[in-house]
Amino acid sequence: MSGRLIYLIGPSGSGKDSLLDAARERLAERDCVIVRRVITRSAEAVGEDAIGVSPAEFDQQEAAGGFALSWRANGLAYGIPRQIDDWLAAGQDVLVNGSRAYLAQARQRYPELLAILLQVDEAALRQRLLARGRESAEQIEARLARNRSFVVGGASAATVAAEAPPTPGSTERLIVLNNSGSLEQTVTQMLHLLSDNRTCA
Ligand SMILES: Nc1ncnc2c1ncn2[C@@H]1O[C@H](COP(=O)(O)OP(=O)(O)OP(=O)(O)O)[C@@H](O)[C@H]1O
Ligand SMILES: O=P(O)(O)OC[C@H]1O[C@H](OP(=O)(O)O)[C@H](O)[C@@H]1O
Repeated sequence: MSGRLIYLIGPSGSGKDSLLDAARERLAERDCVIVRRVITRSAEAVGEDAIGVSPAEFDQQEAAGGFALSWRANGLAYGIPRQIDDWLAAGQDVLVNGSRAYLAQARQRYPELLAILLQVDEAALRQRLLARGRESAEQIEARLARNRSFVVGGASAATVAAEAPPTPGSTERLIVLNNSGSLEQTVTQMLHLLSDNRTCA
């Protein structure tokens, strides 16, 4: 039996990395793998435990078929190693920190993927990005502008959030998870919704 891909998306600063970090051990207990991304971000940059590569190295790995999924955003390139296909084939569920802009392509390759949209209002996003201190003020404004103009499935992210059923276990194609409260609350909600969708259960 093959595993399922869980594709976590949301605006920059919504807390995707924090959520994955906080849930890491509990997900491992459920035999759910969190993917380490390949990113053209310097290794010293604050943030997730990614594999930092130069743009040339990234292009080389991409051309050699090293990535199951890859995309460009925020002036960076992101790759999900091809190895996830082995894990999925072995029946393991796999969780990736994805891109909203790349959702349709990801679905083409993994039609059964479970998409989770992490949602936080703009004021909180700005405050969290500033507090994180990884990007300059200008880069932060660019990320907020990207979020404002964002479209998921023909509607703005905010519209999708309003329309999608708030309850865990939704059969909608995009499940919205709010991270305006404490991180621990969000971890608990995510674990419930994964169980309800019979993934990482
Ligand atoms: N529930 C929360 N309450 C308060 N602060 C939070 C919460 N979740 C995350 N944060 C903080 O918000 C900041 C942004 O979180 P994080 O880096 O995880 O976001 P992200 O979605 O992974 O962003 P990016 O896509 O840019 O990598 C971090 O400094 C983190 O500590
Ligand atoms: O805006 P969208 O397309 O959803 O996402 C673009 C990319 O930006 C963020 O990465 P980071 O902030 O550089 O870690 C996301 O994780 C994603 O990979």
